[in-house]
Amino acid sequence: MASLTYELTLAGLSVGSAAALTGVGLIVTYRATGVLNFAHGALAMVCAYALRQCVVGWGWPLWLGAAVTLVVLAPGLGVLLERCVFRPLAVLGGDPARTLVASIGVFVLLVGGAALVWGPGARDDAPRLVPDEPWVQLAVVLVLAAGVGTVLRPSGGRWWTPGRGTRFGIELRAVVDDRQLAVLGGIDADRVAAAGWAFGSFTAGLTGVLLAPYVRLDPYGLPLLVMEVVAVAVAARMRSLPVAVLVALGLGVAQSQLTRVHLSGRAAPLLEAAGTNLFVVALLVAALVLPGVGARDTSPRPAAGRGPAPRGARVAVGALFLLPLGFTGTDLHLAVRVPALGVVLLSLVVVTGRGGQISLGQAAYAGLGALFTALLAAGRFPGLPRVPELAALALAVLLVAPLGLLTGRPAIGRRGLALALATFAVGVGVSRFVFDQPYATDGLSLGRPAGFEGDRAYYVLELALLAAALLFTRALRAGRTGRALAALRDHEAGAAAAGVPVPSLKLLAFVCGAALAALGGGLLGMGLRAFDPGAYDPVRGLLWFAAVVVLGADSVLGALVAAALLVGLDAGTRGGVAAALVGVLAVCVGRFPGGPYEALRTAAARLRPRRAARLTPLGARVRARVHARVRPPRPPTPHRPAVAGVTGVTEMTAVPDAAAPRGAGGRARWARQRPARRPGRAGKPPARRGAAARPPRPGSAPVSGPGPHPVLAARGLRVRYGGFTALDGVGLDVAAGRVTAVVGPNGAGKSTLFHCLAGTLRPAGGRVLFDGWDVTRLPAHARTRLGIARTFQQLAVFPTLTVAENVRIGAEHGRIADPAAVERALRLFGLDGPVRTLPAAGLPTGTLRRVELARAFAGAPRVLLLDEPAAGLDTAEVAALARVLRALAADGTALLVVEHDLDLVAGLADVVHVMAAGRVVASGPPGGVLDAAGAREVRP
Ligand SMILES: Nc1ncnc2c1ncn2[C@@H]1O[C@H](COP(=O)(O)OP(=O)(O)OP(=O)(O)O)[C@@H](O)[C@H]1O
Repeated sequence: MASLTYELTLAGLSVGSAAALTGVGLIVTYRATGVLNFAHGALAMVCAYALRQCVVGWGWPLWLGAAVTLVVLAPGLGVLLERCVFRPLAVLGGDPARTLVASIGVFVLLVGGAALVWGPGARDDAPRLVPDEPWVQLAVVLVLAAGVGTVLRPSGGRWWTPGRGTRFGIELRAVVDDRQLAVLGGIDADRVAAAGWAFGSFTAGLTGVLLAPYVRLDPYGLPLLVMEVVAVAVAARMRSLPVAVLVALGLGVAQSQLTRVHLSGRAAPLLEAAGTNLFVVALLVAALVLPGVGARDTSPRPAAGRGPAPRGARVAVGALFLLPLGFTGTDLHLAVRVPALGVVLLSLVVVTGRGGQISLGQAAYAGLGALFTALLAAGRFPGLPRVPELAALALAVLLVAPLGLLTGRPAIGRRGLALALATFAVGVGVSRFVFDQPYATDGLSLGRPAGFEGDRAYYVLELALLAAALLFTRALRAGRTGRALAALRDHEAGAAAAGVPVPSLKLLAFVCGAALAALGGGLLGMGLRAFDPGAYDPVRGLLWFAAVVVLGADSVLGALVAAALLVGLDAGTRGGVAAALVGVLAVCVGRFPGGPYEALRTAAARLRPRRAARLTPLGARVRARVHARVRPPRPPTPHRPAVAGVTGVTEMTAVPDAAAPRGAGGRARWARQRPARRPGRAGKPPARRGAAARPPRPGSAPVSGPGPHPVLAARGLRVRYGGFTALDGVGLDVAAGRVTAVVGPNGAGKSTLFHCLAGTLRPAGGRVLFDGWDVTRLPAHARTRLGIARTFQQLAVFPTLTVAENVRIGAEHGRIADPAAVERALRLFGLDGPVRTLPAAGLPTGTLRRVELARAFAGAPRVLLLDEPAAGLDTAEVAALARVLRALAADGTALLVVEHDLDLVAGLADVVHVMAAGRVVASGPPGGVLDAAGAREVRP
């Protein structure tokens, strides 16, 4: 027994060492470049194949093959990736979403390339580099971790003794924190990043050549095996090398020891599977339970195509899908996979393209759809009788849809890298604990529905279901829900501020995505007439995600083309071509973020002026006449009555609208009204579709006192960031019909206070009261629906939506859902000209500030919170802004303005609060307070 324990411990240390190496490599790359390298496992696989090729294929001595693989190839691949893929992205600003897609692209490219070069089959003759005992591997891991830890440490002693650290460690920290600033400071950021990539790749290569002899070497299995141990790096918070090494060794030994545990009872197979897949259990815990990694990912959304595809393309794709009806034999048999895969990829269009949520686990839902269909049709689904195939498919879709919460729930609190990891973990978990287990899939067969057994009939059925899926996707992309999803994708915080219920919308996207994936998976299974677990493994999930993103994540047509490409290329060429092609496109995706149609459109737009320049003078005159006939110039816009809710026009100031074409009536009128004060509006808030009539927290007591109480109030707010107190008992009132301003030097706590009031930050102490009701725990979107609207210091508009759609989102989700509010808001802010139909992307800052204000105004807020509204505006725009804000206040809206422009504050505010070091140090009318506090001191 003792000897068995010893043997198992040694085996566990071997596995743990390889896992520790992976952890060290992932952490080093992450710390050097800010990228969680999804391609780490694929690099390991390529190096393992390369060593085998040198030694087994070409007969080189082992030492020479190892030297070439580990000293030349592995670091060389790292440097190549840095130079060709990740450096251009870093120079463009290092958008985490693009970087993530690129690293998945590299994974897919290497996997496809390896399948192409060495064939998809598994090899069991990988050369053994070190003896079976784990001591050499362990020593290598410990020496590497210690060496790297010393080099990477930004300070040689404790963190508070700067200057004693290695120069490289300090440079590394600087590059990761802010690449551009580091470059300005004289640091060679490219060299630092290249060194990080070279070392990360070296560890990947070492992991691959050490692991390959113990597992089957194949292009799909080995990369996945390596990526399963990413939990080690996540548990170490992508920082601590000792923690990563200890966790890896501990898991390795525990997993090894658990192989001899045999249980009995119904849950025994699952528990035994968990014991032998401890790294996957750790991955699930690390990705779903521990706080998410990748805090720098602020706006991580995959690239989305904009606008519909050209009509010709739609017709061509329609014809492409009808073409197989004329096929026969194996061609038709192969073609039945295309519509099924098309439905699966449509699920990614819903989740990723429209909802902006990264989902690497769609293969799991597709597989569950196929598995449940098979179990139901075979009468093996627990508690349910046998049902016919078509009913089984429908039932499977209904059963899998709620399982979308497996990834939807984590998506509520996670974004970017953390969400990618969570969805990847779910995909791996379902694959390992369900698809790969005999208890779920043993002896399972899957037939086609009665009447659709033949390939042609089945293809027709698939086309009908694909059409239904297209209609469903279209319904989700249109109307109120479609706009809300687009807003969520474009700017999550902005969507919440506009009142969009972000958490439930995310759940909806994942549930609908799971249902569609299950439908497609079930169809795939019926098409193959079998449940094939390999058809739904997590590598497919990565491939499908990359394919949809590169062909325009929000493009239905892109998804259909991707399905045809993936099936067609794999059938017509050597295995791996489709993956390699998708990989190449994915690593380039950062260069054309809007998708292929956007790239084509941009190219066409570039060509257009040249064609115009070639017109003869006569041609130009003819064209001008035709244009004049088709589109006569609009007469100057007459003076319009005041907007409803803002009365008494007394002033009209025209500010040129930078986005509107000259002479086309596109002159902004956003500051023309100076309405008279409307009395008697400071009472109860009008109910928002019955919601506001209900207090947010029925149990909380209203704060009431003598005299008119403020609409919004802060009471003793306290916020701490770690050991630093950002707010220390701050209290203030925001009253109806008044402009309340908060000023103070940088770091005074103004933004923190603003976030507490808006609901994007929960204070550690104190309360936020709305109309006397405690709303401290209410999320941002719920506050907006009560009537607390906000704008952002950094613009938060939805770039893929038009100006009018941006404003409509505010009207649809605000305090009062009033369709007429859109036109009112557009008119008030001078956006009712041609600019209303333009996408917000690319409009000037001044126009976008108006869009944001109009969106907030369209929801009929009772309180408007404005975070540095004058930032980026010119003098005329600031003056116009001041007039509009005064008009809104005069109409009874309570305004809180956090602003650095003291001239604006002096001319606008009724009450000014001066903050310093997390406290309100002075309050009163602007003149007195600003003079007393010293305008120079509060000016940044
Ligand atoms: N997420 C955070 N983690 C740690 N410290 C933070 C965080 N956010 C803000 N701080 C710190 O809290 C303090 C108050 O920050 P805040 O942004 O509220 O100040 P501010 O008055 O709005 O400054 P500015 O005018 O520059 O925006 C600052 O010292 C800032 O460095």
